Amino acid sequence: MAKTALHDLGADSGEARQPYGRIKPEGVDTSHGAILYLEDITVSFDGFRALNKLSLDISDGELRCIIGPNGAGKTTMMDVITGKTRPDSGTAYFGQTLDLTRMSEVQIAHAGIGRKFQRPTVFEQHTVFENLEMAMKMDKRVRPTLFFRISGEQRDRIREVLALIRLEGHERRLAGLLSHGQKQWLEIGMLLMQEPRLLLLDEPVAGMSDAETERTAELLDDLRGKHSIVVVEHDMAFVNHIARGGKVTVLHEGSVLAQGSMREVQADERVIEVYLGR
Ligand SMILES: Nc1ncnc2c1ncn2[C@@H]1O[C@H](COP(=O)(O)OP(=O)(O)OP(=O)(O)O)[C@@H](O)[C@H]1O
Repeated sequence: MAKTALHDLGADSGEARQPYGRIKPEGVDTSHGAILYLEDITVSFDGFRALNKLSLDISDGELRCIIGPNGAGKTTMMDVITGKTRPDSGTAYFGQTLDLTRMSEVQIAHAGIGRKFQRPTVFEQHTVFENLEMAMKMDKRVRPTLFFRISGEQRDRIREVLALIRLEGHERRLAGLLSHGQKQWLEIGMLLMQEPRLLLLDEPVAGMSDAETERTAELLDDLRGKHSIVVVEHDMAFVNHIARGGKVTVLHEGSVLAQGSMREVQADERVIEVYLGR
């Protein structure tokens, strides 16, 4: 019986708890330091180049912010990484060996790339706990034959993720009754249940209150280094906060216009002209 009742959450399974963020090494070869390589990616829609020879790589464990004006190609880039859109030309690799342009969306998700869309898509008629449980059950790597041992681990993981996404104490609430920000966190939690190596977050703080935005920055800080994370966001204060001196990439007209620390890109004349100075 798939028993992960709420009261079990408080129970100590007695099993040795692994620290959150354990990396599953199998599958993705990051021996050269990068988890994602995009090279010369072009995507055209009716002759219009949404991506124009886009080249970008993300280091394993990096948190990279991607900014750029409307229509710069940010969503199209995410679509290429997740297999939703096939590029006309160019290469896209997950680690050294996994050619994303030859994999289906499902294969890419199973290989360890999780994407959160701008609008939360939680199961509103189910509780917070059930949402996390369902997300875990969709993880094909969990072997049902080891059920009882897995059950203890599952409880631990749900407990860890509930704490991470700031929803401890809300596990019995229907997801539909959560605030917009809480739904966003729950969706991030659902992705985390599958332990993705690379998390893609599309405008995670859009529509959030200031307090929720701040808590989302804290959440990303907690995830920093445990997953590679790509954040597409328009909220510059938020980007400035989470980039923390790390690399920010500015997209414009389908390619990289500038890349560097937030301070560097904000001082870049081309960036000021096309975007920040508007
Ligand atoms: N399916 C499509 N058919 C035609 N044009 C498209 C399609 N998808 C995107 N485009 C165009 O490609 C360009 C890049 O769009 P994209 O959504 O990737 O930009 P974006 O940087 O994510 O913008 P925003 O910040 O507004 O979300 C835009 O001009 C858009 O109109």
